[in-house]
Amino acid sequence: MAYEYPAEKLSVYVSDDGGSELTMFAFMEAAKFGKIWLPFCRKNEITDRCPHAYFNSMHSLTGEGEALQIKTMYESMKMRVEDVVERGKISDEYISSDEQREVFSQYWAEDFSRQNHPSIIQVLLNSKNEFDNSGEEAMPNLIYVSREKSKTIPHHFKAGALNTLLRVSGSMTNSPIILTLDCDMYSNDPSTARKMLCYLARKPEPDGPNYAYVQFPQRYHRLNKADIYASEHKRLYVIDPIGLDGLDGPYYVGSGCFFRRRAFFGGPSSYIHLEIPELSPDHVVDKPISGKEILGLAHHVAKCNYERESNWGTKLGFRYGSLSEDYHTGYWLHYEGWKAVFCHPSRPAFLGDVPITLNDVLNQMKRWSVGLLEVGFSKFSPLTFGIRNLGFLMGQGYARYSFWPTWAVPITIYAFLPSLALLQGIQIFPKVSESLFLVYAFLFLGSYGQDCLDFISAQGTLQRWWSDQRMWLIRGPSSLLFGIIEYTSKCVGMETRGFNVTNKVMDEEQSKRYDEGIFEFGVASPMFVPLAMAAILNLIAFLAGFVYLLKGIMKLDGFFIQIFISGFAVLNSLPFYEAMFVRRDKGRMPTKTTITSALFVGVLYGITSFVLKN
Ligand SMILES: O=c1ccn([C@@H]2O[C@H](COP(=O)(O)OP(=O)(O)O[C@H]3O[C@H](CO)[C@@H](O)[C@H](O)[C@H]3O)[C@@H](O)[C@H]2O)c(=O)[nH]1
Ligand SMILES: [Mn+2]
Repeated sequence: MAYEYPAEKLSVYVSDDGGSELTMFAFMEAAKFGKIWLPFCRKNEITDRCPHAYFNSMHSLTGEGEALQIKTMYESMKMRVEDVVERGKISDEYISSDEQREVFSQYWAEDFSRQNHPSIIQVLLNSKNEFDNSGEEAMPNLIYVSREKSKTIPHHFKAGALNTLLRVSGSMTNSPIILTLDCDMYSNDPSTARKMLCYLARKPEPDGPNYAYVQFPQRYHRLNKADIYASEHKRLYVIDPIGLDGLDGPYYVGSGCFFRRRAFFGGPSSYIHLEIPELSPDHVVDKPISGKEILGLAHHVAKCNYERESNWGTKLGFRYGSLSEDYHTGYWLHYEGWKAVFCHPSRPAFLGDVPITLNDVLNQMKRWSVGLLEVGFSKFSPLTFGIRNLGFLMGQGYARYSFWPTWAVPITIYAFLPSLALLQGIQIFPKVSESLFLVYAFLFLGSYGQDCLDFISAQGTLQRWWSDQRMWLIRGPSSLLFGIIEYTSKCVGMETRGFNVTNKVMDEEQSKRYDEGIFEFGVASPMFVPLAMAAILNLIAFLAGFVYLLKGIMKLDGFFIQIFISGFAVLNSLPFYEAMFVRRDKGRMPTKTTITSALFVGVLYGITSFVLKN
């Protein structure tokens, strides 16, 4: 809302798939506070326009008196919202008018549930008749939307929510440019909208490129120093998009992306006509947004059976069929002939939160894996259909990610096979004295060297690079492997969980440990088992290898690579040993998981011995 942009041309739509009156209450409060905050930002040319960020940073508050006064208002608003959330209901004292009371009782009736409720569309600020406290500038439109839900009709998770927003915003304001922003991100630079216009305001072909979207990288605040879970995703969000920018443009990564509305309705030269002409991208809305007619249409298009037997999700809007709806949608837009562009200003345009426990991180990555495989193994696989239609390089660019989960196979093999063989005294790699050894050494040093160089030259630190390569190894036998399993069970018709929303609740103790750079296990996640197994097995193999060498049972010449791999695994598993054997805090590895893993290692060893003997 606080963008440096004509306010009467801005409309903010909040999509609440949780359908919570607490969320609506919070936005009502935000709307009130906005009337004070927006003119304050404008007058003082503030760049940190997220009040939370502004008041938390060390700014010497400009215009002291006023800033302090606003800070107090902000704090009291925050307190009201937190209090309401804590109690789980809006107490009477916080309701400021009968009108407000009516809104709540109108929508949240007795039989209201998250999975089953009518659509809610509430104009919280109307640009036409609401001004900020200075009385000079209009406020942007602020509209709360919670689409209709029914237990029997599939809602397509985030993609479904976005398509509802596309239609609702289309029927109410229909602006030609749309920003999608996740609920865990905020705008960090008021000039972003104008930067984006440098691209989207250009004339389309033949005068300029047909840009469907401008993608800003996802960047995060509050990462710990070493970024232990490699949540920065430097390769995905920064390094690769720069490369793709030299071709047809970056992937869409779900948040911080400005779209041309027109791009959701067919390719640049193949416009798809809509069932309701009012929704078409060139329609100009000239009726009041709080009027019966407009609201009626908005409610109509937010219905859960509205999309039945329509092109929504296949040819129109955000695409269904993949849990990575972002990647999937970008892929289709590129296929239709649209281009995209990457914009990476040094001041982050948006900042987001990262998951702070290993389980959350691995679950998020597992969902991505399932989503990517859904595209990779579809009829429209980037490897075949993609390369044919997008060209060799763009097709490869997309294939690289859709098949990314298959890294699970080599990584898992490397996690177990060399150490199991070592324990059995079986040599599986060339000797150091053989010339083939040089190939192995070259490949290892070469790929690790290049990876490190890429990372550092994208303003990374050595410490974060180490975390990044460690997470790459950790993901293999956990997220990616479980992702493959979940995808396979989905293919054979087994029920899966769908879009498991990333945890947004911050536990104080967990936050503290995260800030100190300590891994958070805590829960008995099945994904920890293969990881703990690999950690235990490699430690045993590494120690056994040394003993064998000292006793002369083995020669270093033949077993160097295997001992090296075990040692490398041990080095990468240090946080696991600590969590299993040393730590006593709540974030340690649950004893149950440690014991299970140790037992499995025993079984694995037993099986290999048995197979080899026979
Ligand atoms: O049924 C749903 C599920 C999710 N969301 C929204 O989707 C967004 C992303 O969800 P989150 O749980 O934060 O997922 P992340 O794993 O953090 O999201 C990453 O991965 C997603 C694809 O899996 C992308 O869409 C996101 O932009 C990207 O940040 C949030 O704003 C949610 O409110 C819905 O509206 N409805
Ligand atoms: Mn998120």
